[in-house]
Amino acid sequence: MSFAFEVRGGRPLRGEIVPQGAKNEALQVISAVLLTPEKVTISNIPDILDVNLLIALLEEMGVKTERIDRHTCVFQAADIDFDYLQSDAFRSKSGRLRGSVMLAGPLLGRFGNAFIPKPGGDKIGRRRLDTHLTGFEKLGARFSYDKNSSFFELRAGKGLTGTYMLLDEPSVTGTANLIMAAVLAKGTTTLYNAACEPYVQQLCHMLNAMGADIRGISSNLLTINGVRSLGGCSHRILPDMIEVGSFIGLAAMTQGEITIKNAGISQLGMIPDKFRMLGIELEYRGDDIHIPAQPDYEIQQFLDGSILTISDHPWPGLTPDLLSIMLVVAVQAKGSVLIHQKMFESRLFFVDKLLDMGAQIILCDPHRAAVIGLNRSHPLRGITMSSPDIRAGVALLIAALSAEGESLIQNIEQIDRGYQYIDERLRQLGADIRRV
Ligand SMILES: CC(=O)N[C@H]1[C@@H](OP(=O)(O)OP(=O)(O)OC[C@H]2O[C@@H](n3ccc(=O)[nH]c3=O)[C@H](O)[C@@H]2O)O[C@H](CO)[C@@H](O)[C@@H]1O
Ligand SMILES: C=C(OP(=O)(O)O)C(=O)O
Repeated sequence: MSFAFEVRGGRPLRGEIVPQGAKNEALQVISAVLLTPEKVTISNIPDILDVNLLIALLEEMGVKTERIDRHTCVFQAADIDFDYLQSDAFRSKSGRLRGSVMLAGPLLGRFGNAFIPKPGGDKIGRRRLDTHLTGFEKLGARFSYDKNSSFFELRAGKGLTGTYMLLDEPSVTGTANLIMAAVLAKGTTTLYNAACEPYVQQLCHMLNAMGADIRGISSNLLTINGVRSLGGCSHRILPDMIEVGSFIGLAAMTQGEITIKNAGISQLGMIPDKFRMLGIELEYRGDDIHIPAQPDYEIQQFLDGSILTISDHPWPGLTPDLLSIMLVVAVQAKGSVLIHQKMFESRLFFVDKLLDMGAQIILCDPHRAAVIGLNRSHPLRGITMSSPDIRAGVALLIAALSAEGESLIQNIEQIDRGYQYIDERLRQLGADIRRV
């Protein structure tokens, strides 16, 4: 098992790269296989730690899986072992990823009973489950929490019944969980203030292909008419928009020239425009994005001449998962930008490492960092650092690849959670990176 990346930076990266299937969509649609005893085939599954852990959890709870190839799998959830769902093994494995929380909605919807151990995922601030649990309650479930085992148990009693729900926030995994619980409920569920990321849209399309009746897909008002049962289907996962954004940042920061193949441009929302506001040129070639070599790039200002702010917002706003990448790209730009991470409280602390590398950043508070671009006046210096979370990890990796000298990035399990064979793929672009 490897724990660190050794990187010698300063080489412009060049060539073509294909984004993996989307991690956050994979976690939703793979959980949804629990809704039917029939076979569900899912393709373009990313071969990453979080997704492989979720598949292992399903197998251990009794779901039959057949790998057709590295990225395609047939799932069949004919029988579920409910004893396993209360075991230490389930608790400890679930605790390694955030996505495991989405096993609850389909189990509750189909079997009337579910268990949620404290989920894992990035340690980037408080990550509450209120939207999930309050929503399940509104559908008629009761929950109890056992402090000793840290398990929530959910019971549907006489089954779930559709209702109107105004979610307290458009939680991505919360919306997915409630949709999966509601598709088999009696009557109609209306979800207002629902999340509508492409991940959620894809889940809804897959469920409709299985026989569900979900309307309003891609909006924040979903109407779900419950059906008696769902059948099998085939589903293909979209390209990972966070990988696409990461590769745009990688090209700009290393002054490279990269073509991102089959980027799924129509599903990227405002991501490309936000990179353009940082001064990065992007060319669309069919569904590919070409980032030409740029010796420098200049951050735009707002129309009134004031300093640009880039902040996150629920979809169709900018995803919070790309702010760390945008922050690192701004380090070598001409001009200044305020990065405002509204959703998470502890996601910007990694800027300390960028400061050690020679960046000019002021961390105003846990949510806001002002980046004063170096405009290539000097390169960053390679250092030893640890990856605090998945996106900060990749942001630091991009910084290291652009830096002068050698960097050691520790705790790369964080990066492996969400980026498939990243060292191998970066080497194909000319990077000097080794797992040690
Ligand atoms: C497995 C998975 O899919 N993970 C994604 C999912 O996590 P996850 O579904 O856990 O995130 P949520 O959408 O529930 O919310 C994330 C955080 O943002 C806060 N919040 C949310 C909505 C809002 O309008 N205002 C607000 O402040 C929440 O209180 C919470 O602290 O969505 C996040 C937000 O896009 C992404 O970063 C994660 O990559
Ligand atoms: C925060 C993320 O992941 P998770 O929700 O799985 O921790 C992410 O993908 O950026």
